[in-house]
Amino acid sequence: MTSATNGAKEIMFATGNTNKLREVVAILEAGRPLPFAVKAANLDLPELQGEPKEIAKEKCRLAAEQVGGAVMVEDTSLCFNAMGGLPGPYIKWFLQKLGHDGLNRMLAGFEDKTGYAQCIFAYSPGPGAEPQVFIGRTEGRIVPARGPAAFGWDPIFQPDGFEETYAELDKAVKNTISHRYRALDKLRDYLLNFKE
Ligand SMILES: O=c1[nH]c(=O)c2ncn([C@@H]3O[C@H](COP(=O)(O)OP(=O)(O)OP(=O)(O)O)[C@@H](O)[C@H]3O)c2[nH]1
Ligand SMILES: [Mg+2]
Repeated sequence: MTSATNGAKEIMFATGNTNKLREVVAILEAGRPLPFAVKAANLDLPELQGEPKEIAKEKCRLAAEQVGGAVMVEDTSLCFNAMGGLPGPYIKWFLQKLGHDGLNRMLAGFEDKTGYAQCIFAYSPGPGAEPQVFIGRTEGRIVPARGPAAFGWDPIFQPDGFEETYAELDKAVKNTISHRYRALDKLRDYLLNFKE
């Protein structure tokens, strides 16, 4: 076998999140092309608990079983430094229950408003294989919401080096500095260099 996909010509990106999918497609189209077609698999994957790397790996194992072939997934965390990295992988529920304002209020008692967005891609060539993980992080801080509320917590995350929040930034700019870009670019390197 000479390919990272065990001979397969396509990789399924399994996610239930259309905003993620849109960004992944844009990031892949803007950079070095992959020798595989990446196709979407709209799966409702469980929200697992634990350490982010283990969550991404387990999510990938489950997705590989469902898809029956080469698959990639990603799990995203938003981490507050004042809270030891929480909400982390549980940000989905915190955002759903508290909203942007509530997330800011969680930090009201802390001077430190810094945090980071983290994306972990996990890739498996097929069911039964050990997934490989690729981690991307963007440092920044949590701010009162600014910009369109089109994607999750984008309006309250201001990346270091920018005056704008993720939501205010041009998409093309977000996609060159984001946690997702950094992780996906590592996966792309792996897939382009893979030799068995
Ligand atoms: O403002 C944002 N900018 C981003 O770049 C971003 N990436 C993810 N998210 C949100 O953070 C939670 C992660 O949870 P998550 O990784 O389990 O995602 P999900 O359940 O939506 O999809 P998936 O697990 O089917 O792939 C979910 O609420 C996502 O909507 C983002 N919000
Ligand atoms: Mg999820």
